[in-house]
Amino acid sequence: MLELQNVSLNFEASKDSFDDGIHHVLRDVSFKLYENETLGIIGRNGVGKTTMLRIMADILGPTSGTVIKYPGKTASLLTIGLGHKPDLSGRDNALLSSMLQGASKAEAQSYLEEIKAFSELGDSFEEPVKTYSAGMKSRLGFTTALLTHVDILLVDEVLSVGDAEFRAKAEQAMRERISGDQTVVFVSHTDAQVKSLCDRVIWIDEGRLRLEGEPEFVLSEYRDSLRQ
Ligand SMILES: Nc1ncnc2c1ncn2[C@@H]1O[C@H](COP(=O)(O)OP(=O)(O)OP(=O)(O)O)[C@@H](O)[C@H]1O
Repeated sequence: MLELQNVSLNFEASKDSFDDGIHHVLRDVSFKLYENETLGIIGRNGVGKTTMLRIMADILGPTSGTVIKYPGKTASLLTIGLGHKPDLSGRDNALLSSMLQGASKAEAQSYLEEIKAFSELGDSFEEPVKTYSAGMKSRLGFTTALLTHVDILLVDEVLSVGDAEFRAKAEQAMRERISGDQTVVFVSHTDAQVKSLCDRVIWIDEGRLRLEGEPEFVLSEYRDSLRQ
């Protein structure tokens, strides 16, 4: 469905830091994402996992290498509060996000009542997002992405936020999507989630793909490396 071929990504940094002011975040990363699978991405803080999701979602372009997405396939990054317009209401933000994820206006409108109900935002759904708490923003962002149909759902640590009750409901909804025919890429630091949700895992280490394979195996190699 999606393929990264020799993808590298650099950020500019201050002159006296990193490699003469160039921060090499991803280095020559190649892998394929297959239809219907749930691919986990693991690795230490700051190694480039979110950056990889942003490349897959077309938010960032690689410095070199190629991203191949099958024609007509949509990908959406499910993260916290990304791209909300603060002056617009929750309803209008949900409409806009759904359309940005590829829904037609009529389709997006048909999702709104379900988004309002699932997010449990009540009357606040009609209020500007700038008045929302962090948890309310995350409910709106999660629900909109979850209930809008996309071919590839890119999930960034989203299950670890929100209050306990909403988290349980979000995790259950994610499980239902994953066990259906949804293709998912999932970044997580929680081994239990990776083991129970993912079909395959890649381990990113200092911007490189260190290991790829069956979740138990990749996780145990990763944990061993952290103990050394
Ligand atoms: N817009 C940016 N400009 C400059 N540097 C950035 C930018 N975005 C990310 N980085 C840097 O790229 C590196 C990788 O960041 P990224 O968010 O992909 O890491 P991560 O593996 O997702 O980390 P975590 O597990 O902590 O979420 C970090 O060192 C970060 O500081």
